[in-house]
Order: sequence, then C-alpha cells, then structure tokens
Amino acid sequence: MARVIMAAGNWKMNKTPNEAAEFVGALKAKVEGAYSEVVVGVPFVALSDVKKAAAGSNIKVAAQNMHWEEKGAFTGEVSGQMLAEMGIEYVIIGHSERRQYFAETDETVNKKVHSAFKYGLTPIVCCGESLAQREQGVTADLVRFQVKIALLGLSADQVKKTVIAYEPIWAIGTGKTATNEQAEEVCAIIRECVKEVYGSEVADATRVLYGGSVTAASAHDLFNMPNIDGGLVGGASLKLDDFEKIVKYNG
Ligand SMILES: O=C(CO)COP(=O)(O)O
Repeated sequence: MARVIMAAGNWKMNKTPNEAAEFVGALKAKVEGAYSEVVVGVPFVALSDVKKAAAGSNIKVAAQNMHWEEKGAFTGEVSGQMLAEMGIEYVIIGHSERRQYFAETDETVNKKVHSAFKYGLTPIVCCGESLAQREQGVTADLVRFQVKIALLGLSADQVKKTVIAYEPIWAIGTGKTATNEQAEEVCAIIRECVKEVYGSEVADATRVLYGGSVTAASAHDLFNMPNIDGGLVGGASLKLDDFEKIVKYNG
C-alpha cells in the first residue's frame, strides 16, 4: 500500500479570519481528490471560519497550540476540550517558536500531548536542533531526547496516531532547506527511537514529517525519502499555488 503523505500548513501568526476562510475556500477546489492528507494550522481566532470554509472537503484543521488543562485560571489560553468541541482534528505542539518565545519545555509538550489525546485531537509534535547544536554534533541526541519525553506515558495506539515533525531550527524561515539526506537521516533516527520504545509496528505507523523551508520545488524529493511521511510547511503554505503544488508533490 502506498503511503499517504501529509501536507500540513503552519500559518503561524498570519491571515485574519476573513483572509483565512477565503484562502481555504479557494484551496478546497484545488486539492479536491488529492491523494495527500491536507491539514491547515491556523490562528485560534480563524479556526471557526476555517472549519466552515473547509466543510465537505478533504481539508483538516489544526490549532497551533493548546493548554494541557481542561479549564481554569490560565488567562489567554485555550484547552483541548474547547478545540475538540469546535471539531478541530489536529494540534501542533512544541513548535520551536513556542519553545523559544513562550518557554515551552519537553515536559509541557508531553502534558499537552496527553491532553490532546484525552480530547480526541491528533498531536503534531515538533522537534529539532539549532545550528549550534548541529555543529556541536548533538542533533541525534537532542532529537531523541525531545521525542522520548514528548511520548512519555503514551499507549502504543496513541503513538501510532502521533505525528512527529522534525524541524531543524536553522532551516525554519531561512530559505535554507535541509538536504534530502539530512532530513531523511534525522527522520530515520526519530523512527528508530520510537521503535526502541514501542516496537516496529508502532514505529512504522507513526508519521514523521520534515519541516523547514519546504517549497513547491523541494517537496517531491523530500516526500519520497523512505522515512519522511510529508511536511510541516510554513511560508509556502500561505500561498495558494505553492501549497497546492506541495499537496500534489507527485505531479
Ligand atoms: O516552522 C515551520 C513549520 O512549522 C517551517 O516554516 P518555513 O516553511 O517558513 O521555513
């Protein structure tokens, strides 16, 4: 059976609710019948409009963050329960920008992943090294560390559903894509790490994405690497034609 590639857009803090709905309305027609799994990760305030715009299509909707508690005195936060009630399917957890600017740690990532599953959301868990860490030769150690803690305490069935996105920080928003080989090497390490803890059946089912300056031109070769099951796409997912080409990476 051919693998179903996931093309997930992470819009970050871009597009107003109106712009977002308009974009998804247009994307719907372009990706109808596409073989890839299409996900758009949109700002909280656009989730409702995007869900409506995506109705009846193959486009799934992701939030870009969530709190691990169900409710309470956490000003400005949004819970998994709230997202689930809106019909949101995915949630991006532990993006490097959230780790860097909002003090997320491997421990909070793990709590969020558990909470996501509690409310029936599928987590897209991000990991990846900085340029300094790559140059220090600790990429594999760091990514294994992040992945192991993120998955701590999950059942095998939950890990099978989990999406892990390898996003080297030096490749994010820099136009500097990892080479196919660099991306494949770390995605293979991630799968091996999952295998060590959960066995090969689980590791084969877990989806491992690459993210970091993915473009319409680079998607085909990246997504055809054996351990890369798709992409988490920032900048190029904001442009209709580019994202369409990424979804239809195989031409
Ligand atoms: O951070 C990313 C996706 O989560 C990648 O962003 P770019 O594709 O803009 O480099």
